[in-house]
Amino acid sequence: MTPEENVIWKRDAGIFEVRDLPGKGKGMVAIRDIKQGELIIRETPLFIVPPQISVSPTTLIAQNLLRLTPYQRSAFLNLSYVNLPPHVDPDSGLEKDLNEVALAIFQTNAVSAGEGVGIFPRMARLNHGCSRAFNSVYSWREGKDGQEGVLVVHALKEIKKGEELLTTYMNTKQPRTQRRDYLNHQYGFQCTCSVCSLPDSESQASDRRLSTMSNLYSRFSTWSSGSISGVEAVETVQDIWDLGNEEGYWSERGQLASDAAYVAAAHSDLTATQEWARLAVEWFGIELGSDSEQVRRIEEVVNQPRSHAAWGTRKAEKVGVPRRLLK
Ligand SMILES: C[S@@+](CC[C@H](N)C(=O)[O-])C[C@H]1O[C@@H](n2cnc3c(N)ncnc32)[C@H](O)[C@@H]1O
Repeated sequence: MTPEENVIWKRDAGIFEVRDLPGKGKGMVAIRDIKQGELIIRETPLFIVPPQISVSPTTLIAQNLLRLTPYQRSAFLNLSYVNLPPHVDPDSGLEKDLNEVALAIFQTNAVSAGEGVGIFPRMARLNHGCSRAFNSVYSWREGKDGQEGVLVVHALKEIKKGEELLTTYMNTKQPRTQRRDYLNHQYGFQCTCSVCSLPDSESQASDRRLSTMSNLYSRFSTWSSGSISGVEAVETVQDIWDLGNEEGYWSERGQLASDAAYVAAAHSDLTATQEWARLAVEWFGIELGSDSEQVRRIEEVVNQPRSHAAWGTRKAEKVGVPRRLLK
């Protein structure tokens, strides 16, 4: 372990532990209460695979492994995998089989990192939860001035000591059967998270909320072509927000509030632009970190709403502030 890896390991060791969890392989468990918005992991990639590659995926992963230190290589090879082709024997010791195992590890654990997909062996121990069950969110920060990019994981919700840290592997605003099919096919497990385990009637109610949220997102997107007014667009955002409260689905709220601020700015509604931007600062801060680029940019809108790139690009309209301010 390098000195930097040692420092990181010690920091994590105060927040969570990687444990064997029944039916899930390993997973991450909080060893103290974690506050909403707290940074849980900050991790540079072992390697990133770009979107376009010129050799086979197996060769590319094998080449990347050769560049790692022995500690990093064993961190990679310790990760779990699913969907190994049936003709491959992981214990044969043959290079061709080991390369196939390495590819399966990559496919089971890689997450998006800018334009590519990368391997982050500490965050790779995060298991999946749907809708209200996931409490941790990862995001990629591009490196600046020649610095390497970094993946950060923040607590979306307060996490109590002893609770499992869960992220989400997919867009979970889909019905239970579709979520289960995808997770089974892609990640080889039957999801039994707290949402997937709901009794049928409650599960159906949750599915209805999630698909309504999805439909509302589609409706909101029609504002850009002028199909709905600014007021209707912002009301749609508010409806998504309220359904999210009912469902316990809090992810993507920074972007949602920032999109409402965009609509408000386009219609020259100063107060609404500022208030939606304030809400975006709050939720980008929770999900992506108060030191994120997204927070920095939307803070500028709070301070100078008229400087928004969309300012005044549509006919003036009072679109409405977040409903929480009206109570
Ligand atoms: C990125 S890894 C997560 C860490 C993994 N559990 C381990 O032992 O290293 C993804 C794999 O974890 C398992 N997994 C993730 N979420 C799960 C869940 N909610 N229930 C059961 N297994 C899960 C599946 O085998 C999946 O292919």
